[in-house]
Amino acid sequence: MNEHAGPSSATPRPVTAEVRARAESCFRQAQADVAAQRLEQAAAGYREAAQVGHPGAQLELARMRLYGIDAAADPDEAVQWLQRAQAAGHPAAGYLLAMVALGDPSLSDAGSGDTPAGGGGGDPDIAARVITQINQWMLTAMRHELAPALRAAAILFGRSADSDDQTRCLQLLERAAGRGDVVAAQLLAERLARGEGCPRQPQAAEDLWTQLARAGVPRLPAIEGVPVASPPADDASPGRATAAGVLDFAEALRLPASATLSATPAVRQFDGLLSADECRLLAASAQPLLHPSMTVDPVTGAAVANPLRTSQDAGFDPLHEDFALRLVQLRMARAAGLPLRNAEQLIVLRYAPGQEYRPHRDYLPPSTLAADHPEAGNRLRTICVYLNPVQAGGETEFPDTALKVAPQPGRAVVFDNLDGDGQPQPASLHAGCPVRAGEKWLATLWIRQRRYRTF
Ligand SMILES: O=C(O)CCC(=O)C(=O)O
Ligand SMILES: [Fe+2]
Repeated sequence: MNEHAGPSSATPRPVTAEVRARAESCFRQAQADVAAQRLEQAAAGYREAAQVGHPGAQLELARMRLYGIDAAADPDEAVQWLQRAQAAGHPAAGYLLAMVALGDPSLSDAGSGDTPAGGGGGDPDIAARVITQINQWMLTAMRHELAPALRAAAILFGRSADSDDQTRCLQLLERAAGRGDVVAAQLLAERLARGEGCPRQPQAAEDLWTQLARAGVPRLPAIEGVPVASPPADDASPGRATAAGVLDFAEALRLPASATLSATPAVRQFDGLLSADECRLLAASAQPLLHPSMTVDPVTGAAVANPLRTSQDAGFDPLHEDFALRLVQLRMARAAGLPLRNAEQLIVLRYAPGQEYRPHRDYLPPSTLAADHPEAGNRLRTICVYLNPVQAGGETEFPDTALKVAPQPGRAVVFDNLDGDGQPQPASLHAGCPVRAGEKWLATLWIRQRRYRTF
């Protein structure tokens, strides 16, 4: 917990012009302090301005408290500041509240008294009231042309088979790209090149790629052949059929049917868990963060190169997350039947030809566990989603059951690393087979037994 007081609920004193001017100058000084990495000073400046009702300062202070930039994170305090900034009309505050509520509604008023999203293995239903609130926050953010909100909505409309929703997806990607959103521009170029939701426009796609290349943005892997998500036939959830044109985030949390591939180890497969846009979103967001994979030395705790795992990888710390990424992760956590707050940070792996992840188990040895949130328990379950079609090789193999899962974009494989008593399950041994041709992109969530994330 933070030793500073959060926003006071007492009736605020009237703000004079002098107080307002002082708040503005504190806010500007705090911005300069952030730029100069004087983070504690910045937080103090934002706090002073926030306390007299400066919405920009309230938002910045909330972000610092959310991500623990100046001191340990305190999401409860962050949410209180976001609520004040939102009441004062800051368009980004609702967006951030929506993002927090999506992973853990218990942190915001929207979720008080409700089952948290993804809560427990048994009842992972996010309350309708939370969804309604999230929808309202996001619609407000979109009306203010907030690019991450536009992009998230575009990806959501893109999941619908309705042709008007497909058009909405493209229009929203264009709007986000027009606001300088690089990932939206990448997604748009891929759709234009393939004529997804629009006639094929190879020249427009090429122009966009040229502009992106000038800005140092590399091309995405070719991601295609993902079926448009359709609900399982036996889905009897009320309100299932969302009308075209209605932005319904609940819709984005529905799971396709799954198939059990093995009982011991428990392995399940979902086809079409992620859409092509979502696979591209993960690859595009990971691309600038990729570095050679390391493994943790169980003796020294140091990150070391290891022939066990020769891929590149990118981890998304909370600062790198946005609404669309969290929505994807929430669906992944639901497919695994566990709350998102139990998940370690999302990892995206990229294997070049010849690269592999040799046979291993995902549960952590006691020494590694002791150094990384031991209170969260061990890695109960893993979910991996293939993001692109691999030309040859790259299957996920479970040698103990002679099972091989072939990569296919949007396909997820979920498996247990611990047995029913929470003990390491040696039969969970698995490997990422060497890629023989093309590349393999994969997103992984390692999900612990108990809460791992602060929000
Ligand atoms: O690349 C694969 O198929 C397996 C990846 C994996 O084992 C992991 O991410 O833990
Ligand atoms: Fe693994």
